[in-house]
Amino acid sequence: MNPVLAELHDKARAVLDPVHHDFFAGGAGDEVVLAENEAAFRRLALLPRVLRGREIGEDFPVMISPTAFHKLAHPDGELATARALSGTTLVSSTASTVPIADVVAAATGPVWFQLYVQPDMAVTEALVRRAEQAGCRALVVTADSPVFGRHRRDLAHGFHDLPPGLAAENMRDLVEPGLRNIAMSPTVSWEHIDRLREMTALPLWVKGILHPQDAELAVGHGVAGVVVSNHGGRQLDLVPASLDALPAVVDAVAGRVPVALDGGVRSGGDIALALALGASAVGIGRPVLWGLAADGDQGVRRVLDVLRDEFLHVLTLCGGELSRDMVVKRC
Ligand SMILES: Cc1cc2nc3c(=O)[nH]c(=O)nc-3n(C[C@H](O)[C@H](O)[C@H](O)COP(=O)(O)O)c2cc1C
Ligand SMILES: O=C(O)C(=O)c1ccccc1
Repeated sequence: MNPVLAELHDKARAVLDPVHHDFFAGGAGDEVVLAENEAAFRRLALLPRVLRGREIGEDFPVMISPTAFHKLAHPDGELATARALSGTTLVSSTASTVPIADVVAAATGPVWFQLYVQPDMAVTEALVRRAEQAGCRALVVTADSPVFGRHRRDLAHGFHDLPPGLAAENMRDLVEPGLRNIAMSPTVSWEHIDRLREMTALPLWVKGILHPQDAELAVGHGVAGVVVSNHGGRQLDLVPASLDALPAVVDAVAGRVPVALDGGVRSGGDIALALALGASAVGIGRPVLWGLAADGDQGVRRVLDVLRDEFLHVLTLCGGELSRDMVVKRC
C-alpha cells in the first residue's frame, strides 16, 4: 500500500466515530473478499520492458468509485470530494448526503451518477432525470446488489440509520414529496437496462460484473462499459478478488467496450497491474473516504496526487506501455 494512504487511514481512524469507521472499512460475512481484493495484487508481479525509448503521457486512468454517505466522513461530505477532482471523474452514489446537482456544481472534473434501480420505475426515472439535469455525463447501474450486503461490523454496532440531520438527499421529493428509503431489488434485470437505455441518452455502464457471460450480456444490451467489481467485498463473501475476475471479463468483452475495475487498488503499482490485465481504468473506494475524513477536500486531493505520481513513475519504469504478457505470478 502507498504509505500516504496508510497514513490517511490512520488519521481517519483517529478522527472518525468508530461506528462510522467500521461502516466504511467493513465487508460482508467473514470479510474474506475484503482481504482478498488487496492480496490479489500482491500475488502478481510485473515484468517491465526496457529500452523502448518511450516517454509517457499524463493520462491518469483513475476514477472515484461511488461510496455512500460522505457526510459521515466530513461535514462537507460529497462537496469536498467533488472539489478535489481536478480532472478526475467522480462516480457519485445514489446514497450521497449532498444532492447530485450540488455535487456537480462543486465538481472540478466530470461527475457520473451511480444508480440503484428502484423497483418503482417512476422513481428510477425521476432519479435519472435528476442526474441528467444536474449535468452528469454517464449513468453507472450497480448490478451486484439484489439485496443489501450483511456487514457484521454494522450489525455488531447496531448501525443502520444515518444520524439526525443527514439523509440520502437524492431520495427527497421523487415523484411525490418526502424522503424515500433506497431499495435494493432482486427483480432488477437486463430488461431494466433496456428500459434505461430507452429512457436516457446518457452512456450507461454496469458495475458489479464478475461472470464473463454477464459481460457478454452487458455488451449485447448496448452498455457503454462495464466495471468488474465485487462492491469492495461488501456483497457476496464467496466471490474472487476483483483483480482475479478481470482477465476472463476482458476476454469476453474482447475490446468492444471499456472494462474498468475496482476493489483493493491501493498504489500506483496496483493501477499498473490492473491496466496490464486489460482494465481501461480503475476505481478507488475506501482510500478516498480516508482522505476525506482525515483532511476534507485536501485529503482527497492528496490521495489522487500520490496515486497519480506513483502510477506515472511505475509506468515509466515499465517502458511506458502495459500488456498482459508483462504480468506473472509471484511464486
Ligand atoms: C462505505 C462504502 C459505501 C459504498 N457505497 C456504494 C454505493 O452507494 N454504490 C455502489 O455502487 N457501490 C458502493 N460501494 C462500493 C464501491 O463503489 C467500490 O466498489 C468499492 O468500495 C471498491 O473497493 P475499495 O474500497 O477496495 O477501493 C461502497 C463501498 C464502501 C466501502
Ligand atoms: O454500503 C454499501 O456498500 C452501499 O452500497 C450502500 C448503499 C445504499 C445505502 C448505503 C450503503
